[in-house]
Amino acid sequence: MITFLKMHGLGNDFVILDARDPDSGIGADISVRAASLVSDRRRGIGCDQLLIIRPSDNADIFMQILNQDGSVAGACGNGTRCVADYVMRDLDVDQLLIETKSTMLFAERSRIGDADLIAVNMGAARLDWQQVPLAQAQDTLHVDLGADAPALAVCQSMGNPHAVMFVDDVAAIDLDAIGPKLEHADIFPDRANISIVQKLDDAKFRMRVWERSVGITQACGSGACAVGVAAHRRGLAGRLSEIVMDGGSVIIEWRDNGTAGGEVIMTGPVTYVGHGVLDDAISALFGTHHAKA
Ligand SMILES: N[C@H](CCC[C@H](N)C(=O)O)C(=O)O
Repeated sequence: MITFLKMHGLGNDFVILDARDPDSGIGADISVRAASLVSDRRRGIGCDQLLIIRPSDNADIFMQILNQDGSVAGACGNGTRCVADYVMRDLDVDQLLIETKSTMLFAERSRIGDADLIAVNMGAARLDWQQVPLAQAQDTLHVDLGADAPALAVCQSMGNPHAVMFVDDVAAIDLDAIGPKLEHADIFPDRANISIVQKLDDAKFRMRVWERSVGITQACGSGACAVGVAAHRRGLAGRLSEIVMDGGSVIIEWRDNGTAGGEVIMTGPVTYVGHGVLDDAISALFGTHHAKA
């Protein structure tokens, strides 16, 4: 029987499976079928992403990120905060090194006012067209996504691809309509997460997001990182911004550490919802399941 934990970061929600114990019943490879079933909001537990915690030789843990459709993602900011809080409590530590398929992340406890938060160093912003990736060489600061785009996009990767468009009024944009078209634009060989952003003041932005493989989510941590980076790249903000999403705000700091991509620190809350046990039939989809004796 596989146990699961349900958490969210500003309404971006996750099913978390802990595969650190060799007897967890969770195999090395997670099938699209297993991930999409657990993520299904009617036939499964329901989540935007499925996060698997595994042992790592290079960090405290390895975190595997699977979107609702079973596709693998290279970054998940809100999910990283949730997994970090869970594992730090488990290990009784206040800092954690997390390896993902694209990056090494550093998480630690933080506070703003009386709010207990998690700060994650999400690593460098990758600014070059091949890093996003884009299909051909071009300036990633002004990318034309075609007639469906409300503005030229700022494209960068946080370990996953992000396109950010600055508009006068996010409420006036039909993200449900343009999101899937832009996610699948030919310029994105790996598709992309799509954010529309309205500047509220010199250090505050309102963002809405169409997530790759998921659709509109209430928040996207790596997307908020991309927005903080894009705002500074376009000269719209300094290096510290509050990003206000449908589900709430995170603080993004794009630190200059002497490298082109710097390092992006995302600080925000986590919420525990509950935990439970997957039915045997679903558990069996996760590989090395020990049949009942
Ligand atoms: N849909 C994203 C992964 C999850 C990102 C989001 N949940 C976050 O908090 O960063 C992608 O395919 O790149």
